[in-house]
Amino acid sequence: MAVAPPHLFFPNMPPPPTTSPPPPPLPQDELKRMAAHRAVEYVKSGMVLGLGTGSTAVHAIRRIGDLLREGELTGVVGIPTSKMTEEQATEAGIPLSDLESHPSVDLAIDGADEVDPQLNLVKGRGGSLLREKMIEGACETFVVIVDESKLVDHIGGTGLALPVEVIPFCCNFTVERLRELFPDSGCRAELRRVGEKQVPFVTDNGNYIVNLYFERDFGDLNEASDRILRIPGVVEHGMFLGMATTLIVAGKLGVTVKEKSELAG
Ligand SMILES: O=C[C@H](O)[C@H](O)[C@H](O)COP(=O)(O)O
Repeated sequence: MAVAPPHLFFPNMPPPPTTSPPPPPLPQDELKRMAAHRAVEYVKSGMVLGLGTGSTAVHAIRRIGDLLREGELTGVVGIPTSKMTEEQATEAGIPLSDLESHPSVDLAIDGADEVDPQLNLVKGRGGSLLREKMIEGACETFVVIVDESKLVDHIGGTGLALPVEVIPFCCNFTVERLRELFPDSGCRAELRRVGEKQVPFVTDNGNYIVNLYFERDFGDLNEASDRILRIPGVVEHGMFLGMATTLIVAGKLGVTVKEKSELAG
């Protein structure tokens, strides 16, 4: 698994010291909570917020709920990126809306499955990529929160799934078309199945997910994106290219913030 050490992501960060004993590792969920709480510092009263999906984003939702209850935040409206997030945000007491009532979103906070050094992302291993991309594509500031296990030197670098949402109609035909797209990258395409009966996973939008696995780097990300999206039957894919404005990483050395504006070139 090609996980990039944090000091390669953040050139000003010194490499971990070699002489002192390493601190005991924090549980992964605690790292997720730390990143999420740091992100909530970006939230101001009156904002329209994109609320992300997953085990990291839920910490931000709970924190926003706590601040609303304590009166530290007021007038915030949340736009959930999945049905699960809608339930969690309702439970946290966050007033909800949608993109039709609030077409411009001030700030979105969400987790990711992979983050490369240019802040390109893979998302959607939980199946929520389409609503996430719609809402996070409409926001001014998109803060991505991860523990350091999500850092990769190139997209696809974990060897885990790049999810693609497809319509159910003749989905095996679409799976084949996707598999044939990347003949030089050792691409495997599989319809995501769940449960004992191994039925297709159904997204909040009534679609299916095809997981793409790559043995080798598939090259230019924008070109790969265009090729995937040109297949009829594909709705959207889980590469979020150039969308993140801020990355917050929690790891053994603490919480680090990287802004898109700091990227070279
Ligand atoms: O569909 C799921 C979303 O894209 C999640 O944001 C992503 O999978 C990261 O989830 P987690 O924070 O649970 O690792």
